[in-house]
Amino acid sequence: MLRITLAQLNPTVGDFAGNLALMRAAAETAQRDGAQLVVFPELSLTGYYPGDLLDEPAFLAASDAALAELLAASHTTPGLNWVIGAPTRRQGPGKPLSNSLLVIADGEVRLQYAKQLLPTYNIFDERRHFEPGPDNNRVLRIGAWRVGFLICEDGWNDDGRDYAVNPFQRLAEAAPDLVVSINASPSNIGKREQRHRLFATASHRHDLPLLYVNQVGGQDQLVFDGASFAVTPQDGVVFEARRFEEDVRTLAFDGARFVAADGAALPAVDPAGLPAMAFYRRQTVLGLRDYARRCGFTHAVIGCSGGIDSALTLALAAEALGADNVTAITMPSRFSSAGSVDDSVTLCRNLGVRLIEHPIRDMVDAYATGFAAAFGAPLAGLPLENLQARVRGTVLMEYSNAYGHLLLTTGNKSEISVGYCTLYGDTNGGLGLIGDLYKTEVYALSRHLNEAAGRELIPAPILDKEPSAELAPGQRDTDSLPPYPVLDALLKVLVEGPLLGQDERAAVEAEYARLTADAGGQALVARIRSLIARNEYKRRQAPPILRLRARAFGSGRQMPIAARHVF
Ligand SMILES: Nc1ncnc2c1ncn2[C@@H]1O[C@H](COP(=O)(O)OP(=O)(O)OC[C@H]2O[C@@H]([n+]3cccc(C(=O)O)c3)[C@H](O)[C@@H]2O)[C@@H](O)[C@H]1O
Ligand SMILES: Nc1ncnc2c1ncn2[C@@H]1O[C@H](COP(=O)(O)OP(=O)(O)OP(=O)(O)O)[C@@H](O)[C@H]1O
Ligand SMILES: NC(=O)CC[C@H](N)C(=O)O
Repeated sequence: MLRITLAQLNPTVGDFAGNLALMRAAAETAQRDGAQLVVFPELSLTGYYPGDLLDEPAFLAASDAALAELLAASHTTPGLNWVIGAPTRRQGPGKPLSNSLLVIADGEVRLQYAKQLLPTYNIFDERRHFEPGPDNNRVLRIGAWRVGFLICEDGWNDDGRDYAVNPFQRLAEAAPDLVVSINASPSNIGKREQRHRLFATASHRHDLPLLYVNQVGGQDQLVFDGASFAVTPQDGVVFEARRFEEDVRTLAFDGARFVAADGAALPAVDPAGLPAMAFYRRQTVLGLRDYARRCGFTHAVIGCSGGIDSALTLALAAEALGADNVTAITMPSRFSSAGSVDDSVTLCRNLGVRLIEHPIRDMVDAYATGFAAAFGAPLAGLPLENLQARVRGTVLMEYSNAYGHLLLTTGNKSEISVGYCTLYGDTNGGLGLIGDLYKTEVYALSRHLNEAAGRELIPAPILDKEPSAELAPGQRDTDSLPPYPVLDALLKVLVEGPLLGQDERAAVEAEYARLTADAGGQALVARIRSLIARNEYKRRQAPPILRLRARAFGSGRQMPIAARHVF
């Protein structure tokens, strides 16, 4: 039997001491469990992804020092092979670094392998820092077993199509007994199932069992879901580690089957995973928790309008940080409905969150008076509407400055797409929780939270009221935008296109075709396309949002601002 410990850890980028401590603790568990192998995620020493820190000499020196410390630490676990990920230096033309996998035991590097396929698309930019590795030997004998190694993207060219470089195929030709893949695979809706499909098929095609170890945790926009797994050629995915949590688990492999460390059969893996709304909730909660923890925040503040976006943001923040650590501020203006305060009171009572009232009417009036006095014209229309949003944004930032709370912005993907938000107003904030959820999904997730709680967290009047910015008398979102079910169906195709998830693609494309069948629909699409394009400048200045879907705004969609568009 080959005993292998999967160390699904949550490293922090650049925290070498912290990451080493996590790795040492997992290695001790491996040793206690009698494992010959402990497997850590890709770039586990540095955390994924260090970005341009990889260009900084001090960072690389610290990484080298951590690697030396790790080599020394491996003496404390005699006979244990540590499979780690780290940047390593290289000579010759091209980038000076490789994204490497090292197998370390008893103070020695037993194998060093450089990642061949460097993802440089969507949110990935590895070619910016690393040079692809050669197609070299990456099989190591461990006891009676020949183990072959891959690094994350290396496995993704084995989808049955022809590629110039297919490291999985090449590894299969070396006929190891087992493939071990180290990964930093960010999560989005459908990603876990995509990994399962890809690796179960490849395992079957090459008749090779495989162990896939992923990182877990939030890193800026990205959330890694863990969900490390084992696959066999006959049975597909036979084991899955915890999702959205660290998990250090030892499995035993007998050449064909995986069993638990104590020899017991492994529990069955649910192919369906989490329903969409449960997924969004888990991913967002982990993303905020880690973002806050890593940036040194314990508290968050949110402007509470009595609308659905701020309500959902508050509910998710209360879950992630604890209700006592979240403050809501209601800021009624001349145009606010009575419900905006009353519904906010009910919401915050349901959530156990503190609500503070800070009216803005006098401040808005003072600005309007100053404007008229200085510029000789009354402040009216859109500038007055935006002023209210900006006064609110300023009050929220004052509170954040004074009390050290992280300001969470509340924009959703529908309005961020078309620029239905005020720059330096409601776009203020450090992080957006729901910026990758369409408005229709904002409602669905809110209902899901109520159902999951078994009581009303988000009050029915907030779920039922018509969306309104309440910046002008009787204003409704539908004055400026098509109804959200229509807008969202169009946006899913226009923003996400080929990256739309397999599960929803057919339905969304059918709806898109129906909506654009006549001249009116085509004119609407042209208008929406133009709004998306023209509002790139707002998105470029907006706070980062947690990525939930395959194509999220941010580094996953890099568009020029000053461009002419051909539609
Ligand atoms: N290409 C470019 N590069 C850099 N800056 C550019 C720019 N084009 C315009 N700008 C600047 O942007 C300004 C216009 O942007 P901005 O000031 O935001 O204002 P604007 O986009 O004109 O108006 C905000 C819109 O969002 C709606 N809104 C506001 C607040 C909340 C909600 C809601 O329900 O969530 C909706 C509101 O009803 C209105 O339709 C221009 O005055 C100019 O300074
Ligand atoms: N009266 C208010 N008091 C406090 N904050 C407000 C108020 N009105 C707006 N905000 C803040 O500005 C954000 C944008 O709100 P707005 O009502 O304009 O549109 P929205 O996108 O429909 O959001 P929501 O569904 O939360 O109302 C809100 O989510 C909230 O954070
Ligand atoms: N770190 C990587 O190589 C990640 C790329 C890979 N296709 C994934 O998202 O899982």
